[in-house]
Amino acid sequence: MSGREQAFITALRQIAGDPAARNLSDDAAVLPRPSGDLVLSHDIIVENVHYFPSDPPETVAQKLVGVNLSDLAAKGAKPIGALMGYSLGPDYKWDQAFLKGLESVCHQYNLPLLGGDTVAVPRHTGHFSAMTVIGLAPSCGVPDRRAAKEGDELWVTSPIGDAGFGLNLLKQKKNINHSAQEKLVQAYRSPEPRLKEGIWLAPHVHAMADISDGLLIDAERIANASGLAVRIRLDRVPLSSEAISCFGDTKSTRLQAVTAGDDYQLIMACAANKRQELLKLSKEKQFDLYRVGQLTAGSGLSLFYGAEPIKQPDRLGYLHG
Ligand SMILES: Nc1ncnc2c1ncn2[C@@H]1O[C@H](COP(=O)(O)OP(=O)(O)OP(=O)(O)O)[C@@H](O)[C@H]1O
Ligand SMILES: Cc1ncc(C[n+]2csc(CCOP(=O)(O)O)c2C)c(N)n1
Ligand SMILES: [Mg+2]
Repeated sequence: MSGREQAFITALRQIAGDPAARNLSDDAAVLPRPSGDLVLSHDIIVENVHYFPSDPPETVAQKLVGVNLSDLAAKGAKPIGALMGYSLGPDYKWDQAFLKGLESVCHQYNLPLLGGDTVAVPRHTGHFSAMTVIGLAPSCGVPDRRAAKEGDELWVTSPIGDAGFGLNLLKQKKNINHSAQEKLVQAYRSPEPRLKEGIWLAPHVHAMADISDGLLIDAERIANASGLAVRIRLDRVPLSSEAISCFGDTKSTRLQAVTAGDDYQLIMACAANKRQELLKLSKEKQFDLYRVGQLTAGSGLSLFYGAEPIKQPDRLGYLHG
């Protein structure tokens, strides 16, 4: 988050005083209801900020739904509906292809589209779309980013960095002609929210979030929100075989992977005595879970490669503005 974005959200906190807003410090709001709490989140995506005008419109729809559902995944919530905001551009065909992608992704996640709003924008305004998603809270309670405890271990779902590497390939305007490159570009264009994993993990975690801006920055946010420090082991971060085959496994590729963002993996803080339980869960449910760090007393982030301390990168993640 840039200084300006940070200052704006700090100012919003004066307005968003309802406890359901969780002090605007979590991925989503949690609205208590007698029939079961609701989890609500909203994300906007903008051309040239979140995707390229040259990205297939079907994948822009997948990204819109994917990034929004990812916030529900991070709260262990089950999606029950969505509202969409849409900017109608000059290109009718683009809008038709977007709709095709939207229909397919809503079907994939069994997500009812309940309404929204459409505006025609002037020709040179960039395309954007927005979504509000509504989910049913897990019965164990909704994990909060502010609830990590001293001594907790930090875990992530896998892989980390693929989308950032895919973005790099597209920025370099390389021909994407290799299946490993295609997989990285696909991770960038069509993030897959970790909904099932979020539901399985919610009862076992103290705190959970999704990784949208970058592993380091999102880990630091959990630590800050919980009044703790965080230590991260760069060598333990899970890179995909495709990322390694395209970019190699060096400290510098690992630093890129943990600062690029767009991962939409889950990051969680869990009691150290839950380690075996988590490993058993990931084995039973067949998903990958990696222990990448620890929360300790104090504040701030420290980075290690094995036992060797690593200098913090200038940028811990993606910043707007
Ligand atoms: N315009 C806004 N009005 C009200 N609340 C906002 C606004 N922008 C951000 N927030 C709130 O501020 C907090 C931080 O926003 P941010 O966009 O960083 O959310 P996030 O879910 O952590 O990240 P991401 O958008 O990458 O999923 C969230 O609680 C969000 O709901
Ligand atoms: C064309 C292009 N350039 C850069 C990026 C990288 N990027 C943009 S926003 C963001 C964080 C999540 O967004 P938010 O914080 O708004 O939820 C990241 C990692 C991209 N995806 N596309
Ligand atoms: Mg989020």
